[in-house]
Amino acid sequence: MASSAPASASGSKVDNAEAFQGKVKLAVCQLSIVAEKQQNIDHAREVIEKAADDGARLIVLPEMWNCPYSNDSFPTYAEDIDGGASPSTDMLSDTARARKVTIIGGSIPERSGGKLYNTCCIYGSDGKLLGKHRKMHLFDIDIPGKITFRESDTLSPGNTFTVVKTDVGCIGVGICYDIRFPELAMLSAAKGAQILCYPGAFNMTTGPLHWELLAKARAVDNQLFVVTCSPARDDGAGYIAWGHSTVIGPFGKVEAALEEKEGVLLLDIDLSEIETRRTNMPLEHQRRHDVYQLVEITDRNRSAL
Ligand SMILES: NC(=O)CCC(=O)C(=O)O
Repeated sequence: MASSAPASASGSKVDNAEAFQGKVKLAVCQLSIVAEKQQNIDHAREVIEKAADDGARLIVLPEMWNCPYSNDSFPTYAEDIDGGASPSTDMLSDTARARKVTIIGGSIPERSGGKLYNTCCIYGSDGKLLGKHRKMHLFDIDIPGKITFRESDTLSPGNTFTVVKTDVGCIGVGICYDIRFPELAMLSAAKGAQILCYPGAFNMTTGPLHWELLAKARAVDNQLFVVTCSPARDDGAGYIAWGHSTVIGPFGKVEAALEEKEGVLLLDIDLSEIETRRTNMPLEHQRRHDVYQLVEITDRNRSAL
């Protein structure tokens, strides 16, 4: 954040003047993950197809859905998405096109330019890649006796915001630990996001206290929908995910939530509620831009810092 450069969030706003405003049937897929990659891909395809058959138009997958969540796995399961060597994202694209659904493709380990990223691909209902979010804030924590994890041992961070216009609304993406940083959510909202999707895999220490709290906070701060999507819990895994995939509305209401087991949340969300809440409580117009500002640092304004 800096206060001297212009507020470039609005400068790079997604043109969402005609963004979809009605009801969207959403499927949040809390998948069980196994060690066999192809089995994860086949299973995800089946779950997506079933959700589409049940009427879902927007389908969300969890963080690292093609591999166990571990620094040992990331390099071996990584795929070259841009290089066209990615069976996991090929499946997402093919299924999005075949079933005419928008897919927020959770995340997989991505190999690119000699580095690894934790990457979410977003596919439109024609199967085209609409955007790619590389986790911006890596999960490096040390809570002695509870949990220590350092994603930065294997992964590199992304540096760009991801807000894409789809035929079911304007969608911003963050991955798991990204949800702890309100700046990402606020800048995504400023760019026009109506739904913030966070594929994530919180743990058994922070999950019970923070997972729903953070999702509610990002929703209420920004008066939009927040979707979190976790892998199902596997008590035998090296890293035990909290589960509890959740959808929060723009007034902080829990629209739907799972517990720890595999399952799919299938629900309608009404994007017109965003406008209602923002009219009732016009936070955006009440911000004190004369006293503070939130600024995206880009190659263009970096030199002004
Ligand atoms: N995969 C992650 O980023 C985990 C984040 C997490 O558990 C947290 O507490 O934050």
